Amino acid sequence: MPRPFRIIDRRNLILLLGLLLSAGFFATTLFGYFVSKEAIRSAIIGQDLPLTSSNIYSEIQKDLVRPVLISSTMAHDTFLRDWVLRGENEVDEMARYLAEVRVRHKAFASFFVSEKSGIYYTADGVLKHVAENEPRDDWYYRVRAMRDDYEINVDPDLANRDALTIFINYRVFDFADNYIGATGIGLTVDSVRRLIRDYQTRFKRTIYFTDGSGRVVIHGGDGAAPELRNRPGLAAQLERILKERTGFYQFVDNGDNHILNVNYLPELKWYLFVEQNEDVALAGVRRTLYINLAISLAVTLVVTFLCYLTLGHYQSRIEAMASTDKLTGLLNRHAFGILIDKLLAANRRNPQPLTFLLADIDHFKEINDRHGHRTGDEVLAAVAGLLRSTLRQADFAVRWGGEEFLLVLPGCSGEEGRLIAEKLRQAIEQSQPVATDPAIRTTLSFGVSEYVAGETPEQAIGRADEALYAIKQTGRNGVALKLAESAN
Ligand SMILES: Nc1nc2c(ncn2[C@@H]2O[C@H](COP(=O)(O)OP(=O)(O)OP(=O)(O)O)[C@@H](O)[C@H]2O)c(=O)[nH]1
Repeated sequence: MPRPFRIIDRRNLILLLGLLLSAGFFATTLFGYFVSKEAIRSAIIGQDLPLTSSNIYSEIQKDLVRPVLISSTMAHDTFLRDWVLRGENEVDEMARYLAEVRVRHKAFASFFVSEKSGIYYTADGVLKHVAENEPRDDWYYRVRAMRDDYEINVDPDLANRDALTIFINYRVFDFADNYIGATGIGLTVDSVRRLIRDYQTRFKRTIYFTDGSGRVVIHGGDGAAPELRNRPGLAAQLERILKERTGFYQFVDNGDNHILNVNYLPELKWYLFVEQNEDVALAGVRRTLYINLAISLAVTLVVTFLCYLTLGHYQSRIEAMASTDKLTGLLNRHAFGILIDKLLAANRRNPQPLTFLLADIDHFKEINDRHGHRTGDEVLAAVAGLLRSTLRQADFAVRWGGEEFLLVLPGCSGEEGRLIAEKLRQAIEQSQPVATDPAIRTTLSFGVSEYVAGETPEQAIGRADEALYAIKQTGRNGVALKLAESAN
C-alpha cells in the first residue's frame, strides 16, 4: 500500500541537530583551547620563565660567585702583594700559596701573573713568561687594560663536552693602588651546564648567558655558541634588551613565536636569557584540541545517527497512526483524500483505468446485537484483513465508514473490478471471521464503478454507492457494477 504523507522532514531536522551539536562542541572546544592557551601563556610569563631564571641564577651564583670571591680574596691578600713588592724572590712561597688555594677551593688551576716580571706563577712554580705577541696571553693584556676589577673568561679551548672551563682574572694593586698583576683561579662549572641542559630537555626551553656585548658565553647545546645577531627577530631587539637588562620580550623566529625572559647578573656582568618557543609549549594543548575535536565529531555523528534511527522509527509510527484506522489497519478517509489526489494527478499524466469497489457488511447490526460489540470489532478486523490480503502493490483499501470499505484499484477496468469483487464476496462468504466461534458468518455487498477522466472521485464513488444500494435492495451478498452514463 502506498504511504499517504510525511509529517516532518527528518533529513532537515537531523541536519539541523548535527549542525547545532557540532557548532556547540566546536565552540566549547575552541573556547577551552583559547582559555588553556592563555593560561599556559601567562604561566610561561608569570611563573615558568622567572622560576627557571632564578633557579639557574642561584646555581650559577653557587658555581661562579664563590670563585669570584675567592679570586677577590687572593687579589687583596697582603701576603701576595707583599711577596711581589719584596721582589718575587722565594718562588716556592708563591707556589705553596697557590697550591693551598687550589686544593682548598677544589679549583683545577690557581695563578698569579706579575706585571713587573711578566712571570706566570702556578701551584707548580713558574709556568712561563707572558708576552704581548703571544695570542694565548691576550687575556692578560686585556685584564691589564680593563677598568673593571675582574673578568670571567670562558675558555673555549679547555671546554669539554660537559664541563665548562672558566677563569676568574682579578686585577691586583699594591698598597698605593698601583697595578701589579693579575691573579685568580680556573675551574670547571659543569653543574651550571648540566642544569641548563636539564631545563632545555625537560621544558623545551633555550637557556644561555651572554656578556655585555650580547655574545653567548655559556649555552646548553653542543658545538659553537649561537650567534644572536643571526636571528633577525631577536637581533632587532638585542640592543634594547642589553640596555634594559631585565624584562620580558617576544620575537618571531622561523615562524614561531618566542617568549624571552632576560635577567642581568651584576656579579658576573652577564645576562641570563631564558627562551620558550610558544608553539612548542602549546603542542600539548593543540594535540588535546585535535583529540577533542575528533571526539566531538564522533559524538555528533553517533548522536545524529541514533536520532536519525529513533526519529525514523517514531516518524513511521506517527505517520501510520495519522493515516491508519486503528481497528482494521486500513487507511482512513483523511489518508484517502491525499492518496487519491496524487493518484489522479499521476493518472492525468499517464491515463489508465481506475476502479472503486465500495463494500458493506450485510446485517452487521445484527452481529453486534447478537454477539456484542467486541465480536463485531473482530468481524470488522477479519473482513478488512481479508480484503487487504488480496490487494496488489498499487491498490489501497480504506475504512470508508463503520462497516463500509472502499477499495481503490488503479489499472483495473470496471469489469475487472466486478470480477475481483465477486471473488472477494465469495471468499468472505466462506470465511470464519471469528476464530472462537466458527458459526458466525458474514457476507459483503459490493458496488463497483469505473472512474471517468474529468469527474471528481466523489462522483465515481457515488456511482459505486448507488450500485451498492441497489444490491442491498435486492437481497445483499452480491456485486453490482454501475458505469457512468457516457460509458454506456
Ligand atoms: N462493533 C462495531 N460496530 C460498528 C462499528 N462502526 C459501526 N458499527 C455498527 O455497525 C452497524 C451498522 O448498521 P446499519 O447501518 O443498520 O447496517 P447493517 O446492520 O449492516 O445493515 P445493512 O447494511 O443494511 O445490511 C451499526 O449498528 C453501527 O453501530 C465499529 O467500529 N465496531
